Amino acid sequence: MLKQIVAVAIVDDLEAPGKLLAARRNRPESLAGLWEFPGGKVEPGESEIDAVHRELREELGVAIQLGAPIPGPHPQGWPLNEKAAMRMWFAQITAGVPDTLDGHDQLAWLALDGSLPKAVEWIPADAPIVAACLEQARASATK
Ligand SMILES: Nc1nc2c([nH]c(=O)n2[C@H]2C[C@H](O)[C@@H](COP(=O)(O)OP(=O)(O)OP(=O)(O)O)O2)c(=O)[nH]1
Repeated sequence: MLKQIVAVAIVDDLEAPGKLLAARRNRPESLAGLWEFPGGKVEPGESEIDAVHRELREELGVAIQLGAPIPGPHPQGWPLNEKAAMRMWFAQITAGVPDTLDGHDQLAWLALDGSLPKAVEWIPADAPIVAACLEQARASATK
């Protein structure tokens, strides 16, 4: 069992995604300055869905609505390292204005287009997830 992380690709509009909210980590030293999808660890006894809502409330001060999952290649989602895997969903903010309350020092709305992979310095493990977000957003736009 890998440690379960949950996170979201927050878009401006689940029906017509044009922008994605990325967050720059402020810790630990090894990851500080790199950009990621906001989220965090599932606590013992907590459901993944409860955890993702809690993390977004704690980290950015927002309430979210979850959209489609972004399935990864592993039963637990996207492998991050030898110890952890991350489950991902698209999401949209339903209340609050995102702020760097805990864990981040900068937020950015990035264009959800071919520029996304290089728009910021993503955590290296996130590269395939960034690509999947783009692909899934494009596919939903053509439906
Ligand atoms: N949230 C998030 N974590 C990621 C991403 N990519 C990636 O490798 N990780 C790693 C970094 C961390 O080792 C782990 C997530 O842990 P975390 O530190 O965000 O979790 P947390 O908020 O519960 O932790 P804490 O600092 O409050 O103890 O997953 C990503 O895109 N988003």
